[in-house]
Amino acid sequence: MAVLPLQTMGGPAGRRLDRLDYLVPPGTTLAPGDVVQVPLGPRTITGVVWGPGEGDLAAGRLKPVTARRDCPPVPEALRRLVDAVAAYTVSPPAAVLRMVLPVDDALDPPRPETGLVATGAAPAGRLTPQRRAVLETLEHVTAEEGGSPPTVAALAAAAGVSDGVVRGLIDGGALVPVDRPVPRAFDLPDPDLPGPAFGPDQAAAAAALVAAVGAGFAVEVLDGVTGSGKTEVYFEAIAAALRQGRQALVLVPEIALTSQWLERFRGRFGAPPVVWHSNLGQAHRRRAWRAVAEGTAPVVVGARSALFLPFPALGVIVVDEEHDAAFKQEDGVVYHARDMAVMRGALEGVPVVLASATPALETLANVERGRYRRRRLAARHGAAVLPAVEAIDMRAERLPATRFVSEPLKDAMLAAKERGEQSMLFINRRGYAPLTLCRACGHRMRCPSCEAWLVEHRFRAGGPRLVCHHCGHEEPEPDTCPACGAEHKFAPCGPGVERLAEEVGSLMPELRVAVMTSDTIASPVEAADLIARMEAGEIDVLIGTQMMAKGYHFPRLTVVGVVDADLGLAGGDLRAAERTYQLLAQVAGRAGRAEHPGRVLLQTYDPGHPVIRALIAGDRDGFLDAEASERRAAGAPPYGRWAAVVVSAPDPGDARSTADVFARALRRTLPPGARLLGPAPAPISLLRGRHRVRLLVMADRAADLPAAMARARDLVPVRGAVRVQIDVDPQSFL
Ligand SMILES: Nc1ncnc2c1ncn2[C@@H]1O[C@H](COP(=O)(O)OP(=O)(O)OP(=O)(O)O)[C@@H](O)[C@H]1O
Ligand SMILES: [Zn+2]
Repeated sequence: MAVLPLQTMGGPAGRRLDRLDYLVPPGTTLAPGDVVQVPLGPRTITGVVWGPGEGDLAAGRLKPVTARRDCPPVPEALRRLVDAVAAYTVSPPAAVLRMVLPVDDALDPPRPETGLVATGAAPAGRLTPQRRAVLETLEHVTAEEGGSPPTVAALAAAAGVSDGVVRGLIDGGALVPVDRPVPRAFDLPDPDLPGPAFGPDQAAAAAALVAAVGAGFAVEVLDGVTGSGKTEVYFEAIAAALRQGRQALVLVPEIALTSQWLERFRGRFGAPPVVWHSNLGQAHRRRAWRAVAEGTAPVVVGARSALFLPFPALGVIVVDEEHDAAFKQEDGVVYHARDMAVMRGALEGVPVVLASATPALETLANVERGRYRRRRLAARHGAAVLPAVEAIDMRAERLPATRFVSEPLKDAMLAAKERGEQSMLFINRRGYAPLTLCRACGHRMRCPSCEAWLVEHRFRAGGPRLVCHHCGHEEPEPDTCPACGAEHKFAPCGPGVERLAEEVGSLMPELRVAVMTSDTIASPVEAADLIARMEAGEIDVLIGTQMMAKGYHFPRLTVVGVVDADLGLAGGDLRAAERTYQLLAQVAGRAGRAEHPGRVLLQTYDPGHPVIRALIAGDRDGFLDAEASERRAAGAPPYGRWAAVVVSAPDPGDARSTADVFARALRRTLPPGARLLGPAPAPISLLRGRHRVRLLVMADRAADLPAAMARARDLVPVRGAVRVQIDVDPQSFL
């Protein structure tokens, strides 16, 4: 039998061996999809039976499979997806298979676990703050687990300490392990609970989606304005799948932030879905993976990695906010979860629903080509109307360089407060200021391992820090300039969320402010807490980055201020205009979603820009038509096909020379008519201590770029610390 192991092997002449042949031990039967342990060199590793032997090795030299793991087989459609994704992204199939089998523990049946209870005795040794935190958390965690004593790992995670601290308390006699019942099954969502009463558009779209479930592969684009009730509509497709005894998968861009979504799901189906993303505890992931494989997890909502879960009976895939760039995985296997979801839908023979108020140009081009069907929701649900969008011409506002909120925006926020309503200020910049400059000599603080400036974060617990937004490097802010020695001369330039919060606090002290960014929200629990305070009206102004832009529904939020509407438009990125339009339309879409009408104020220095004009006129389709014809004329995606190569190495010369060799190889393998740009230093030419060189291939839409890339890669020896990353359909050009 041929087995695809989780690790790739170097074969003869530097060739990569993906699958290896093994003997089936006598008395055993193995079928494709079975998860097995196989010997590989001195080790035993996990793999999946892929099919009949391929005859790479003489029969006499074959080794037998060591063991079969006791878990459901990887379904055929998913095995084909592994091969298809590997081919499309030019990645080793083993790397894709690792995303299918990410939790080794889940490949064996659950073992009875031990949980911890308190003995009541004081621990031997000192009661450190960490130990005290564990003991104080125990009762709470036990209650959260339905009275079941928590495991070491769960308790340690909840108390924010290492497992060792908990073990120390066991050794010290304060905690004692007891048997814990095998985790119970996930609750079953009930499709037959009453759904909401639909208006005519919603009803028509829901009927179309319901009809599609069970009728084979199709892509349904659910294109509805913000607040039109797309979620409720695709819930009906999920209900249809459940009624057919099938599973449903919902992919969302930012899983940590879906407390409202989960509530609505529970409201519709009476039970929560199974949540899947990479930051969940190991115990949850093990249980969830196994339940999906055994078919006892009917609905999964997850981040892009959920796409590779082993559903045996998938009925529908939904990609919510399908335009979102977060669906693109940029390292390891570089793939776009929306596109690969469509691939999986085709292989499974099930419909894929792509939902968005601002669908990607790629998606709309597929609608135009007749490959995807579109269902439109033109109006907001119920009596709600779309907000009025206005520009504030910042050239006329003449604000001092240290102020960022204009008078009209301030007045609108105060008026909202008067009416008992809320506002939101959006700026897509974390930290205090994007730039910190020495006023004596102009020196800027840069990251030691990236080609990037450091960003001041002023309100950190331990005092102000300078942070690199690329690699996470942090250092305290110096008192003296390292270049000229001047003391206390560093000055912030421009606004970040923290600085805005400070300004709002001093301009409008009567407003209660909260900040929502990835720095202030460390966990889903904190996000849910902030959302709950917003819903309860305990916050007047929510200030944040794109993290707060999508999906939220706050009935009392009526004013949205975009502090710097021009921010995303600079730079020549292929999608700069499209992205900015999408982001600002999503932010704007948070205003006036219930009975009170909303107002959106865009602060801009370029009110005539097509993106700003389209937002004001609410003319999405006009904007997209213009954008599409530009792209068509330039042969750019979605009308052409692009692929990028990033070569990186600690030594700039190594990166450059491998990139040169790769470019020569590509000239041999690319289809006629394809253009090759580069090698050239990447815009971020140094990242995490690695020098980066880029190549970009531009070809016809029909060109098979993955195949050309794969052939080129096979021609290029990659030595030492050099890394070559191939990116088909690149989203990022940095
Ligand atoms: N038919 C309905 N009856 C009652 N409430 C509804 C109905 N449809 C939608 N809603 C409610 O209207 C609000 C907006 O719906 P929803 O969030 O699904 O819109 P959306 O189209 O996903 O918006 P966005 O793109 O901005 O996220 C939600 O609170 C939802 O529960
Ligand atoms: Zn850095």
